[in-house]
Amino acid sequence: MNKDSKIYVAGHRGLVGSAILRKLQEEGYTNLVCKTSSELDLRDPLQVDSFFKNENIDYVFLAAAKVGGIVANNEYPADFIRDNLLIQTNVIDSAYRNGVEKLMFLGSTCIYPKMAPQPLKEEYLLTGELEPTNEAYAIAKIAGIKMCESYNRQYGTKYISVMPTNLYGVNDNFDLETSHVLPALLRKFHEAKENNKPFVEIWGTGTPKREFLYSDDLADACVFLMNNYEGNEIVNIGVGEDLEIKELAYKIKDVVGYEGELQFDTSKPDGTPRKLVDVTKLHSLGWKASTTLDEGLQKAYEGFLNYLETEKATNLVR
Ligand SMILES: NC(=O)C1=CN([C@@H]2O[C@H](COP(=O)(O)OP(=O)(O)OC[C@H]3O[C@@H](n4cnc5c(N)ncnc54)[C@H](OP(=O)(O)O)[C@@H]3O)[C@@H](O)[C@H]2O)C=CC1
Ligand SMILES: C[C@H]1O[C@H](OP(=O)(O)OP(=O)(O)OC[C@H]2O[C@@H](n3cnc4c(=O)[nH]c(N)nc43)[C@H](O)[C@@H]2O)[C@@H](O)[C@@H](O)C1=O
Repeated sequence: MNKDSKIYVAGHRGLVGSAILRKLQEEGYTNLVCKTSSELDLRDPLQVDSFFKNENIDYVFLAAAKVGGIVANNEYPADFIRDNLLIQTNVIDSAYRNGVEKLMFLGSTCIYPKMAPQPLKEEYLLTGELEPTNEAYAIAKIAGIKMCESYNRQYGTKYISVMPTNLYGVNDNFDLETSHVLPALLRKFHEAKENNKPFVEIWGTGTPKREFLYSDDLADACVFLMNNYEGNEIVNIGVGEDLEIKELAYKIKDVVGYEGELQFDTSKPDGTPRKLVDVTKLHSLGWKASTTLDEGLQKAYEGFLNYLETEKATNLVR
């Protein structure tokens, strides 16, 4: 990318898109295009096509998607498969038909089989059955990967697909019904402390293992790969270390300064037992994460406190 290339960050108000936007601005990219979902509904092919026709975009970071935690995915599979297939199909196809030079598709590690060997190597894609709680979302993501690969083969495009591990950071979704575990626990422990609640409810058994990458590190990796990677194969983005949900909960309890107990609600799903990514390929391309989980948790908690202030000031609920 040149500093004046026209770059469209799809999903720029979300966790990932906002981090990519900050990174691009920090690095001096000046020609950035952003649209909210109410200005441009990416599920609508006509709106998407006229946007690409009018804008002459050079590069696309496709970070707009229907995203949610384990329970939201499990309860609304139709919304997850429909919205994601529509958004990515419209954007990828319009990008091709309107001469976009390069596009990055954001997938997720839920594309790997539930019981795949650990750590998850890129080559494990399509080698076994998916985790049922997010199968619909994962199938849409796999379709996105295959669409990029197919356009590259047939039309000679340069579309790359990256598979981030579980993410967290500023601008996360803190809605307890739809969020991922880390922002949910920041909110639950904070509210329990404020209200002197004797315990905090943790979904599932607490034994599944997850890996967490700070969103600014992810954005740094995305900009790096956009500039330095051209292969047709997917690339994992992660830190290469994981921990049990129970251990994560104790860390967050400490960060927040909550003194009560943990209670496990085993009526809620555990999901995949483990999702540790193999980052050998990413490291060999020359990129490594730099924020430790302890540092990231402090920053994410500050981000949550700022979010609460904004929520209070504007009465805005994400
Ligand atoms: N969060 C995570 O842990 C992980 C995320 N990812 C991937 O990263 C990408 C971004 O996720 P994340 O930032 O967490 O998600 P968020 O929910 O934080 O943000 C999603 C963004 O997508 C936009 N969007 C949703 N629907 C539409 C639509 N119909 N038209 C236009 N824009 C739309 C929203 O725009 P607006 O705000 O304007 O409504 C929003 O800003 C996704 O592809 C996700 O699969 C991958 C691995 C883990
Ligand atoms: C990124 C990834 O995110 C999703 O997969 P997931 O990793 O299973 O998502 P999660 O963050 O919601 O949960 C992780 C673990 O944590 C436990 N857990 C405890 N207490 C809370 C809690 O309060 N909220 C949530 N959400 N989970 C909790 C929860 O029971 C589970 O064992 C995919 O659907 C898909 O979207 C995807 O790609």
